[in-house]
Order: sequence, then C-alpha cells, then structure tokens
Amino acid sequence: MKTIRVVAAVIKDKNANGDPIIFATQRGYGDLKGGWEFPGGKIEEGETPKEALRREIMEELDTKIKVGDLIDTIEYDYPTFHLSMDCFWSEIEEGDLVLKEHEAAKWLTREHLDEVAWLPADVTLIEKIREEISA
Ligand SMILES: Nc1nc2c([nH]c(=O)n2[C@H]2C[C@H](O)[C@@H](COP(=O)(O)OP(=O)(O)OP(=O)(O)O)O2)c(=O)[nH]1
Repeated sequence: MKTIRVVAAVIKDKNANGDPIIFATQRGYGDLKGGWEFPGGKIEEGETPKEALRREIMEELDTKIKVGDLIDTIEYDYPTFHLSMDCFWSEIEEGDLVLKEHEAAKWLTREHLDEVAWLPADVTLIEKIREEISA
C-alpha cells in the first residue's frame, strides 16, 4: 500500500477566560469531505515537515504560523493508502485564518474536543491533545 506523508498544525490560542483553545477545520472536498481535521497537507519533495506546514497554512488559511514541538506522528491505514502524519503544536504569527479551502472551522476548548466528527486517523491524536492541555 502506498504511504502518504502529511503534516498537520494544531493551532493553539487562549479564549477570553484564559483557557486553551484548538483550531479545527472541516474538509471542503474529496472522499473525506465533511470530516473534521487539523489544517495541513502533503509534504512535497525537498521540504522539511515544518516548511511544508508553513506553506500549507499560508495556502489554506492565508496565515503565517510559528511551528513548535511535534505532538505525535499518526500512522493510520485508510482503505486505499497508509497515512503517516506529523502533528505539530503551532501558533499564529500573522494573519486571520481565512478559510480558503475549508467548509467551516471552530475553536474548541478541551471540554468540547469531541463536539466535531474527526477523521478516523485523528481520534488517537485528540486523546493525546486532551492529555497535554489538561495540565
Ligand atoms: N490535513 C490533514 N489531513 C488529514 C488529517 N487527518 C487525515 O486523515 N488526513 C488525511 C486526509 C488526506 O487524505 C490527507 C491530507 O492530504 P491533503 O490535505 O493534501 O488532501 P488532498 O489529498 O485532498 O489534497 P490535494 O492533493 O487535493 O491538494 O491526510 C488531518 O488532521 N489534517
């Protein structure tokens, strides 16, 4: 089975109460349309994962991000390909997260992480995020 290498940004901020919030986006096209994910996409030849992520977020959301630590690399078998996805904590550096390709987006607090229908590959990542922002 072919492997697709993807990078995803878990963009973190704080709400008015000072609670951490995470930016989730809903896929606007393709087989997985309607599913919720973290913005990002495929790594192109010659790019490092972090470079790929900055490029993707600029293309999809017209926003510059600062890419921080790796949260996890998700390995998941879809029916037609294997996904290997590096997921990074990220912060907005400049821009307003304009939805250029996605259908919708939401900021979620820890308590509301289960409110959206995540893509199947993202479910274990959500558990990890929940643990990491509980501190
Ligand atoms: N960006 C992103 N992709 C995810 C997540 N979870 C998950 O299973 N994926 C899958 C969906 C896609 O098959 C692949 C990402 O590729 P992509 O965003 O370039 O999607 P695509 O194939 O529609 O893009 P394109 O070639 O048409 O530009 O990874 C996630 O949280 N974020």
